[in-house]
Amino acid sequence: MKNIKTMTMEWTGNSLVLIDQRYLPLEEKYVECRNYLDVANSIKDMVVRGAPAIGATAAFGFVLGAKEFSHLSDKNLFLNKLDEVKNSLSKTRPTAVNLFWALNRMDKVLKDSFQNEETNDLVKTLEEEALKIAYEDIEINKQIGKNGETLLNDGDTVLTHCNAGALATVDYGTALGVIRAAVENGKDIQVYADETRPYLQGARLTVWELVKSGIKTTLITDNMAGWVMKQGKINAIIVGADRIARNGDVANKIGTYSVAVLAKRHGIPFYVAAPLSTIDIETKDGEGIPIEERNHNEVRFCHKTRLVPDDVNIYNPAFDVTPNELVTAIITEKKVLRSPYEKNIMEVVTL
Ligand SMILES: CSC[C@H]1O[C@H](OP(=O)(O)O)[C@H](O)[C@@H]1O
Repeated sequence: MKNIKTMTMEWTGNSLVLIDQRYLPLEEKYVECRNYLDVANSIKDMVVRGAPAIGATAAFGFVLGAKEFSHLSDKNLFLNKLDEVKNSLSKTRPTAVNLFWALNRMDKVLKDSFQNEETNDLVKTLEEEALKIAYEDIEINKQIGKNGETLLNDGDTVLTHCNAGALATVDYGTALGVIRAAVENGKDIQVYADETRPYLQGARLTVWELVKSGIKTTLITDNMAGWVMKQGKINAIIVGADRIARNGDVANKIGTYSVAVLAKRHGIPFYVAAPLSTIDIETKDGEGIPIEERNHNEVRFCHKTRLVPDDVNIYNPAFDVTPNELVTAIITEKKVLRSPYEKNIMEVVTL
């Protein structure tokens, strides 16, 4: 399978080049990850972010680890080293289940191939698997787009929160993929993008992506979402997800829950677009989803401007959980899921 290059990442065969999303939209800078620790740091520091993008990135990080230790003649030592690699990568961020899904998939390929392949061949097999994960993600996102665009009407205005676009995936996006697919299908769609404090994925990434795609976009601050809904400006809401529990509770960027409550209040459909790899059937409901808390300075400063002194207390949960009763539908690559979610989720994951 040939090396991959998209807006989000490029696999060169010996390194993973990531667009450094911390500097967008003002600067397009890149980080070249030459080993698995570079990859782990890039995920942890949000050089790359977004559940599917994190998963694919971790898969390539696993390959870089395999390359780094492929000189070991003792295959069991090689296996132990790759356990360490998997462990390091899995500690980077706790909420997006795609990270663990991708690492478990790479680990399974390693264990399934271990007895029959020499180390160098194992590295090639793992590289092929990481490339499969990346190429599959793009096709999955396009299928999510096709399934979801049927929910949007010509002339609709859609509100989105955070960034669930090409930059949050290998390419095309999930929530923004639905919007792209509707536009590609000839529908006139415009978008209201929440800025999404504190990391500003909406203002910095979603607006940048949609403007580049020629999609009419209006940036609003998070506290304006309710008012634009009250004014009747919004026909639908579409967001991504980091982890969906077996009962359909959805963990997504902080502020998503508030948007879902407001959507309910105003009778606006609230859609979640996500691949099946974001569904975690091992987690019964939203109570079981680990919520990442990030560095307080992400709140203390707003793009280098200090908002409060160091002695002011700060709370910085990076995600929240939207209960399934506020979710109109979950758009996956297999089908659009509606309540009762547990029954429909268990059916679709076993298809
Ligand atoms: C397509 S998943 C995107 C999902 O990931 C974002 O979180 P983060 O930027 O912290 O990785 C956000 O929750 C998006 O909805």
